Amino acid sequence: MDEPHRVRIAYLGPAGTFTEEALIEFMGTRPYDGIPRPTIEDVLTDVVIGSSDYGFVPIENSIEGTVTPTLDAMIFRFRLQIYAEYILPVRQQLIAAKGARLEDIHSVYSYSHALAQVGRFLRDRLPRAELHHTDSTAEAVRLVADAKSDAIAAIGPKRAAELYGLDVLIADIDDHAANSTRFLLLNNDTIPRPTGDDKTSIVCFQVEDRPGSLLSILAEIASRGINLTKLESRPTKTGIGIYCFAIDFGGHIAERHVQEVITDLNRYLGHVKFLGSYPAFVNQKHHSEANSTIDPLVGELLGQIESSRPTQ
Ligand SMILES: O=C(O)C(=O)C[C@]1(C(=O)O)C=C[C@@H](O)C=C1
Repeated sequence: MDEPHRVRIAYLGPAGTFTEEALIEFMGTRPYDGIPRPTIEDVLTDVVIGSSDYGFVPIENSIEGTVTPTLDAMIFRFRLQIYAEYILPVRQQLIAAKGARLEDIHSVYSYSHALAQVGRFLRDRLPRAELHHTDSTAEAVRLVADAKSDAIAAIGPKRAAELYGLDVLIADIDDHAANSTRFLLLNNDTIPRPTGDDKTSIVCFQVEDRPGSLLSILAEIASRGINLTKLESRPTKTGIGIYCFAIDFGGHIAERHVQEVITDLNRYLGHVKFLGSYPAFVNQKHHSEANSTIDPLVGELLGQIESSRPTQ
């Protein structure tokens, strides 16, 4: 008899990353196969080619801001839908071989976002250490474990120290205690049903650089009483001063006012790329397994947006 299909979720690995920790918490008792991938790009590619059903990646941190490899990949290189979001409190640890001493550490490895979250700690306590970037925190911990040297350390999660047989030399070294990271679960084309407490993410590309264009975008949203939750401008990589705007706001694409705002932004201000409608984090625990593929009305709207996309 055929095995029932277990949902496959690619995540930023290797085992032991904050991303894996967030995924484990997010999935709770729901069964799944977690597939560790070495980079964010690899996670997203896995979803596009169908070797995973979903991808789970970091998108923003409360100290360091947007994880730009994720945002830029979603804006410029992939056509994926956000299916859910999850927020994990993050606690960074200085991790080294058992018995290593702080005064002997001359090199520290970690993911750039993690190094930035402990910048003050590094300046105060390890001012002469060389900093090295890895593709994730757990990759740094694994590298330190393989090196078997007392002179190198990694910054990363406690769970990674345990997994790779290392010690936490100094615990909770984050520059700000309220450190947390937001993660996204992405898939190819399924939009979860509205829950009544949802968010929608879009990217607005300006057709031309007009004075007040950002103001007009905000006015379209505010005039409908929609709550803006995030706004980020990203260079389009086509010339100095040419930006697009990644926008998150309250509401679901199945709701009339959200459809109207997207249609109007697309018609009057520039091309809109739809990134997804999904339950807001607070609602996560009540999120039902039930989902729908795109309902016909929404499908039509997305089709219109798609056909108005400027060719590149
Ligand atoms: O390297 C990891 O452990 C990750 O999961 C990546 C990541 C990030 O991209 O911000 C996730 C959470 C922390 O903010 C630090 C690193």
